[in-house]
Amino acid sequence: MSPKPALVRIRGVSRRFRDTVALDGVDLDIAAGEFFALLGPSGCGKTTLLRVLAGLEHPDSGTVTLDGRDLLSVPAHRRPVNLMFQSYALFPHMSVERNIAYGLARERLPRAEIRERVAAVLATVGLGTEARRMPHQLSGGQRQRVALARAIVKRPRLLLLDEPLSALDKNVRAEMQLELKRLQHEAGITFLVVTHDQEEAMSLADRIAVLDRGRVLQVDTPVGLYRRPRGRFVAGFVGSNNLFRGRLRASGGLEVPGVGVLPAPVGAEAGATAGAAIVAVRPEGVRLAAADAHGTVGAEAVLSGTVLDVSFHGGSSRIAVTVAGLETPVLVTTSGPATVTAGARVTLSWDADSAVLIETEETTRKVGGETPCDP
Ligand SMILES: Nc1ncnc2c1ncn2[C@@H]1O[C@H](COP(=O)(O)OP(=O)(O)OP(=O)(O)O)[C@@H](O)[C@H]1O
Repeated sequence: MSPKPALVRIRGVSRRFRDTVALDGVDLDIAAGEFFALLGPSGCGKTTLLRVLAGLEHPDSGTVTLDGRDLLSVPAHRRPVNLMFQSYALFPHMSVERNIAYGLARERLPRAEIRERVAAVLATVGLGTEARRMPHQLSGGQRQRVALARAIVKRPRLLLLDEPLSALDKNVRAEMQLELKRLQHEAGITFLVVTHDQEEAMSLADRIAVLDRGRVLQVDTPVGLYRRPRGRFVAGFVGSNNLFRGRLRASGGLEVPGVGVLPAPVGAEAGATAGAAIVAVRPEGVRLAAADAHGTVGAEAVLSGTVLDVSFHGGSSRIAVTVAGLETPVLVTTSGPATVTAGARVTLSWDADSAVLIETEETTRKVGGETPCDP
């Protein structure tokens, strides 16, 4: 599953709260030194899994080992695991250094060692000159660093971070993402971060597990998840995607009723019986051109439509195009400002290489008739 030997091995972990299945047979391997993210919508079970690892929750079934030893029978306070909560409350009446030293003092470590470790970790998080400040004298980003320092100073084998950056505004957040990666690397601690923000997971993690309704749908690198999403849910949750439903033709292409034949990945031709399938195309894989004066479409055009909306995002623009016969607009990303405005007639095209086969009738059957939400 992972290239390195697993530090944490989770097998068949389930947890139910009355009618709610929070975790449903979760299997995961997390390698030593890895920055691993759990990504999924609200309520998919991310926090419950962290709480199981931290010892704050006991699963109904399943096993968890750390370094090959059973973790579930170890009481929370004896686990080499630290959990940094969503709201990283600091002690308001204690200085930065006392906040950080608190956990070590409770372990009754010698004073000199505490001083040394606190000073080292303050330098690591870049707060050397703020050691004597009180929490209310710090910015949100600095408070976040103190919370991280407090978690790292105890040198856990595994640091669990529950939505660690959610309290920060956008700019500080981007800065702290870089900081978190650097810290993880420097401290050499395995990080398991929980987030519902796919961009954050993609920019932080070495590998990501996508969860939905208590189940792990896919584990992969950020690029792997983006390029080879398995199933509709991951395709729609990790980045934007245009999903086209139709039937694969024996001669190639996806026949979408009322729309026509769209490029499908090479090798995805239907076998003896043409199969229902979903093909995904990323917005950046779609080319857009203005239709000519007569509104006729060019030879390479796959679809023609009308621009519904244009939004500018600095380095790129997002254009939504309504196409007759399709329920949802096709999204197109272009670099820089868009050259078209709402109401313009445009043509869309893409290569078979940009199309990914997400699901066939066969795979739909394999998941036992499960019907993940349409993105
Ligand atoms: N102590 C509890 N009692 C009852 N239901 C619970 C309890 N803890 C969690 N749940 C339910 O279990 C499911 C999973 O919750 P969990 O907090 O793990 O989700 P999450 O993915 O972390 O969500 P969020 O991103 O909103 O924090 C939810 O439906 C939640 O309501």
